[in-house]
Amino acid sequence: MASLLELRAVSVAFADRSGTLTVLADSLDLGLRTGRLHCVAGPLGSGKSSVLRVAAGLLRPTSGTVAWNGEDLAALGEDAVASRRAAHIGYVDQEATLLGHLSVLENVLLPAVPRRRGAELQGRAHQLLAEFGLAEVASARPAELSPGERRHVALARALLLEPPLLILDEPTTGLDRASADAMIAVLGAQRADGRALLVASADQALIDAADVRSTLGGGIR
Ligand SMILES: Nc1ncnc2c1ncn2[C@@H]1O[C@H](COP(=O)(O)OP(=O)(O)OP(=O)(O)O)[C@@H](O)[C@H]1O
Repeated sequence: MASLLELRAVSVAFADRSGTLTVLADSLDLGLRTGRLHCVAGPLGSGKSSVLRVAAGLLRPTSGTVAWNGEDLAALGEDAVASRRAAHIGYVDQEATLLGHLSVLENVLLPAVPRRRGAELQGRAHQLLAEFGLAEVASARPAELSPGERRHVALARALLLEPPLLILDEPTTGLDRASADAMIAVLGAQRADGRALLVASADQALIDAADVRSTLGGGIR
């Protein structure tokens, strides 16, 4: 069976205003199967977010290939990548941005809107909020929640359409240790449920919880 996600010889480089090239990832290989947690580690500014954006099909690599279920993204048009991403990937960016004028429940239901499946997915949204201990705040606005609760809401939103692959950028950043550990436990439960997870993190506890690590600038261990 093909990997859910495969990066082969992926390099990511950006040119600054003077034209000087900064290479963030150099010939990175990564294969991710169901029930595995892979952590992209590395110091501040080492390119973790960029690698995750490449894996999520949001940024084209400078060289190398990215495949989902064995399908090379370079062979697909932008619309095809977007529709496959919607079915295949739950992505949470580093800010775990929520829409402040919507309730917690409405934020979780956002992926249902373009598919007109809001009514059908209400039950799943409530179930995810209950699973994360957030049933009581379903009607609250995001600003009323703690940073840890907001991150769990963003994760619930990413899980709404039951994607096989989660891509999470620094899911414990900005959380106190107890909230960060709660998030790591939730990610472990997702892995045990058979989901594949790709995370970027500088949090040693999350790095230690991973099955495989790619350290930018330092190879794979
Ligand atoms: N679109 C872009 N154009 C030019 N340079 C960029 C672009 N995106 C990122 N960079 C550069 O790449 C560097 C690494 O960015 P990236 O966010 O991928 O690293 P990171 O390891 O996730 O950082 P952090 O730990 O701070 O979140 C940035 O400091 C920036 O200089």
